[in-house]
Amino acid sequence: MGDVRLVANGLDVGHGGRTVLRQVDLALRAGEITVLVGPNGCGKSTLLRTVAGLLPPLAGDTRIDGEPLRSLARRELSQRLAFLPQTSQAPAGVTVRELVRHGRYAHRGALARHTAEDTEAIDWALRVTDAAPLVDRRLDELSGGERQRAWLAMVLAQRAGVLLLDEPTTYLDMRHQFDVLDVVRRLAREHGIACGVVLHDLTQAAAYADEVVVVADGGVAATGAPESVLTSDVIERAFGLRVTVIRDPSTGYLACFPQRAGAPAASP
Ligand SMILES: Nc1ncnc2c1ncn2[C@@H]1O[C@H](COP(=O)(O)OP(=O)(O)OP(=O)(O)O)[C@@H](O)[C@H]1O
Repeated sequence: MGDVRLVANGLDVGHGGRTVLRQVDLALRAGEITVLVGPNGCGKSTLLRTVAGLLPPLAGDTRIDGEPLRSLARRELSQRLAFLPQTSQAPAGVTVRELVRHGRYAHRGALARHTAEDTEAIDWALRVTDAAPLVDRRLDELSGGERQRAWLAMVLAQRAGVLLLDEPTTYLDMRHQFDVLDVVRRLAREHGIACGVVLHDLTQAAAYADEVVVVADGGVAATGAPESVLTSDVIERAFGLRVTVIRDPSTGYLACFPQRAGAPAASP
């Protein structure tokens, strides 16, 4: 197991005093991918935004590399933690190059001259996200999937040790969904980044997660390796849907199929 980079203890999260999740414990480790799953509206984004320092916790605390999140200035936090929200807004007319350069502001400030290190980080982020051909395009004239890759390149250019991604596969076609998840896996395995990712697809969660956190009913319903957490009982309790979980014989990964009239039967 990698070193714990981000840890949350006894965290209560919510909005305007309304508690959404209680007593959440979460640990993101260097070199590992933690996938958060759970039904719509259960609080996954609220939790991610809280551990990213964008929402104040209602109770409990989060530490990054042992330091309380609340003690870190915004710029210091950005050097350690990069967060890609579910939806992001950029100023009208901004190009992909300008957007990705923005990821370096955490290190240099908006007015400082770019260094060779900045250029290297930007080129790398564009390359791994397959966004290099888009650099001169305006963000507002890209397809949803192209735009998503540009945003991902921006947060990667931050070169932070903790990466939080809220549904990064939204808008992407199947190939680009897996490309993004492969990038996340490489970031974890080759660069030691601690990744926390919200996904809706349980089969993708099973394939990419070192640890799965099931969020449901106002708290964490289960945490652990995909095989121990993604069981039909846990999934039925969390999502209210009976599924058959099988192991794909060709890949060895778990796959979930709904048991519902009209749903195709899972072949063992
Ligand atoms: N800005 C906000 N102000 C008040 N309540 C909010 C706000 N954002 C979310 N909520 C509420 O908090 C709860 C959790 O929402 P959240 O977006 O964290 O869920 P989620 O698990 O990420 O959902 P989804 O899978 O649909 O994206 C919901 O009841 C939602 O209506």
